[in-house]
Amino acid sequence: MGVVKDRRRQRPHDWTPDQDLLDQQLEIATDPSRVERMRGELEMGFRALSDVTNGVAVFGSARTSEDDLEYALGRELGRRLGEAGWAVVTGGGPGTMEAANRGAQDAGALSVGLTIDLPFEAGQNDHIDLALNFHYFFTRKVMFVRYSRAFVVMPGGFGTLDELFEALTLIQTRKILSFPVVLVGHDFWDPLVDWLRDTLLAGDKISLDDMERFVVVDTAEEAVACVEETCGPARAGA
Ligand SMILES: C/C(=C\CNc1ncnc2c1ncn2[C@@H]1O[C@H](COP(=O)(O)O)[C@@H](O)[C@H]1O)CO
Repeated sequence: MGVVKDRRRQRPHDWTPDQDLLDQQLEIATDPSRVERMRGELEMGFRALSDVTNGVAVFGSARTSEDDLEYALGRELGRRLGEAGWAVVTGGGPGTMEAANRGAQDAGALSVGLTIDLPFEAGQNDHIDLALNFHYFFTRKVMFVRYSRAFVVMPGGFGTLDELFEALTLIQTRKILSFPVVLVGHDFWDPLVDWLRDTLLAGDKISLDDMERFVVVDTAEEAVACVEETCGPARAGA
């Protein structure tokens, strides 16, 4: 049976290249070239980041404005991590990512941004020393986990929650070990923690151990202390 390939009729006005990959109705002949692209991104990331041995990833909202208290906290966090010898790794975008990168540069520490191609103009922030751009979210996620020794998670939306729950799943399934996940901001995170306990734990969807796979703090100082409690002090040579 033939497959309809008339893309003029099948592509909606907001079509994106990745839509083809997910749409089984469309031809799959271009998939091998995608594999090459995926491989290329992984190789590029492994090469460029191989000497980042003491990264800490900071996640948080792309929408935080510069005059927000959360921006100041993100910047302080980046600075304190940098002063303690950690390289700061973010998604390289605006908001809390920018704040953390900026704080790292304030401290003279290595500031890494793993940016992502998006269907709309998102913008790399101006406070990055080492910038890598990815087409695929999943190749970029490999880099966050491979080249960070801890995740510090500030308030955010879907993107931030995705990054948080990916880490928790990898820890739960023992794909990664001894990996601190620090949530910053009781006001923001406590309702989620309550839901995890009252709904997921109570409904036997997670175990009590899973509730101990993250900690919640309020300050940048506490966040750095939590990272170092598990990881020890940063190794030299960020
Ligand atoms: C939405 C806007 C810009 C998007 N630009 C991004 N650049 C880089 N990384 C991003 C971007 N958006 C999301 N991310 C990743 O997800 C997290 C933030 O997502 P959230 O939904 O805002 O919580 C962040 O940690 C990034 O890794 C302009 O407003």
